[in-house]
Amino acid sequence: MFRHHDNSRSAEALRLVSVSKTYGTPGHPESRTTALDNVSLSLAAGTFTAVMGPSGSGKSTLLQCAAGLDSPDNGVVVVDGAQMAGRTEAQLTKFRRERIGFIFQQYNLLDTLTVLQNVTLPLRTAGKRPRPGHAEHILTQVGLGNRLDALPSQLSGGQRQRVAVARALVTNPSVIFGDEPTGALDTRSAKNVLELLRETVRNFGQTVVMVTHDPVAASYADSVLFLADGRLAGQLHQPTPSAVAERMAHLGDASLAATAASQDRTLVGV
Ligand SMILES: Nc1ncnc2c1ncn2[C@@H]1O[C@H](COP(=O)(O)OP(=O)(O)OP(=O)(O)O)[C@@H](O)[C@H]1O
Repeated sequence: MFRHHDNSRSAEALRLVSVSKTYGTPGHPESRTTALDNVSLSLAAGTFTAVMGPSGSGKSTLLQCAAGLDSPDNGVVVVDGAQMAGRTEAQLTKFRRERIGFIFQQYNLLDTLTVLQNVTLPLRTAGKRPRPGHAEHILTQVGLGNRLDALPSQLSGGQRQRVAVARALVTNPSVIFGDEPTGALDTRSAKNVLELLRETVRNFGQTVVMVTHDPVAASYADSVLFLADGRLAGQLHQPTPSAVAERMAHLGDASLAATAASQDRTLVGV
């Protein structure tokens, strides 16, 4: 099993209430960019959500704020029932280590560590002793049980990303965030990693939130959230690649976005 079902878990994995984030240099109003504008959403535990939108629409900022890597100017972020705000940097780090998993486009594995050492690293940095056989078991589940002692440089891109998925799973996090996790992979490896992510959600109740530019990748999710100009601009349930591509093509249509956003406020119930 990838993880044990944990009855202490909240039924809601992630909640954002009126989250806004503006970048800019103080005293230079012309430099202000509103990256997130009053975004509210609620994601149930055990769901797979894709986040899409044009370049600069706020996808990475949304992920960073939701994962506690950046703090919003306004609004509230709640992960697995716990608020991010009001924590010291040390408390936030501990919170991220214990509750949040990350998968990046460029894998972010340590080249000098073996596959197994990379996967147990988050436990070691948290000062925890890996449960005997646990990381090996997860690596077997992601299809790498026979590559435990390999170095990342000896693996394909798809295999490296599966190591990164195993590393994200090893702490049994409340939410795994992926920033373009299949962006650097060929079609076949991408399919493999996306199927793996979907399996962790379907079979083991993991919650996954993934930013992607690819409608095919997004179609593996249970639903897609669309962002435009820092605002939620729609949601698509049980997405197909063509339906996602169609919505993306019309994201610039302000009236459609406004209609979709008002529908979504009802859909997500916040
Ligand atoms: N650290 C920063 N300083 C200043 N502006 C920023 C910073 N980070 C993001 N922005 C701006 O905020 C807006 C949203 O950026 P963000 O990276 O969240 O978008 P994105 O949808 O992830 O884009 P992409 O698809 O190109 O990665 C953009 O206009 C961007 O230029």
